[in-house]
Amino acid sequence: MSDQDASPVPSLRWVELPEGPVVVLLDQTRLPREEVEFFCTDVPALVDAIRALRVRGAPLLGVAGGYGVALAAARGFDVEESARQLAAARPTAVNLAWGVQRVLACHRRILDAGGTPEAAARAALGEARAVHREDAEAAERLAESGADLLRELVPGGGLRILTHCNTGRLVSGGEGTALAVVWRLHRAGEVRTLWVDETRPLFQGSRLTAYEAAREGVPYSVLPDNAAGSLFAAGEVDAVLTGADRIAADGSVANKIGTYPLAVLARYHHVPFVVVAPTSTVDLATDTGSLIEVEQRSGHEVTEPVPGTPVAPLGARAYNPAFDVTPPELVTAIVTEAGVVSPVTGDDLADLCSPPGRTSRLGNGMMNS
Ligand SMILES: CSC[C@H]1O[C@H](OP(=O)(O)O)[C@H](O)[C@@H]1O
Repeated sequence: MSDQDASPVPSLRWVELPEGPVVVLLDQTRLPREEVEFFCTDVPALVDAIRALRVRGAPLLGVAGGYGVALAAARGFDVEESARQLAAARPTAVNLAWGVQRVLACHRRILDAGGTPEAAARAALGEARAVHREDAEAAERLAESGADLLRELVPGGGLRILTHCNTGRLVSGGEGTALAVVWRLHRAGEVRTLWVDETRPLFQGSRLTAYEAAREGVPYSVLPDNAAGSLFAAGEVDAVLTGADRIAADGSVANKIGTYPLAVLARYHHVPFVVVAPTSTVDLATDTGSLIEVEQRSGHEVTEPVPGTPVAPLGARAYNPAFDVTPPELVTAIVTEAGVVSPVTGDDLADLCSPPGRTSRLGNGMMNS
């Protein structure tokens, strides 16, 4: 890692170069060893980067998808076909298709109204920037609501929080989702330890969350995923905080593989299991968790997680779903920028899609949106 005191490299930015605009990504596959940016001058490069997890994490995928459409428009590529390819690059995180569709709809509106391709491209870029900005704003509200919720669920400070995968600045236009809550609590002196699941097979916990925690000065320890049970048994976990890739209408939560066992452990040990995600991750069109498409990835990620260093015999087959689905009855609360709901008590996520200003239905109405 380079200088930890320097400002973090933005996870994604739009840059106007003399030869045309580019989408610039902080290449997450190179972290934590080096902070290297990856330049996408066309949509196929961005699609490949999304598939390879150079850019990843549900909210940032929405932002990337939006800028991808803007890139296609600005560079004169086939916008409709580019949008189709971008939306299909990864299937589980609903934000990707959401961001693509939002910017595509804006582009179509201008053309349908008789606007020039140049005007449509400008509008698409404006909409992509709005997606980016709104994600940063949502992250602020997630941090605030999530921190308040944790204080209510686990009073007394000195929190020992277990998290899985990576949900910080790297996945957000702002400070993140679940980790944004941790950063907020840490600045208030309320975090004793952040337990960081290494998150196999690609180590997004030990590579990325630990990298971010070090930057933030949060006391953290990395643990093998299969050590979580003994940590709970030792009474060392006060709360589990994770992000989400898609939340079905019934409150089922698709998140990085290994999340569901944590929710089971949390229930057994009477520890709150809290999911933090923007409303762009809520998919009311998917009724239940069983309908969520779970991305299956190459077995090589399991048998050779570090290229060149096999950890299984040559030719070994592998089971490698990228996500699992936690049923609503195990989810203590879902924190969004629009409010907090408690699936475990049967709260209705559709309430979050009503106009702003509502009061959440968690507990005794203790969380206001
Ligand atoms: C706040 S979303 C982060 C989310 O992204 C992960 O998936 P992936 O790394 O495969 O894009 C994971 O499920 C995290 O919770």
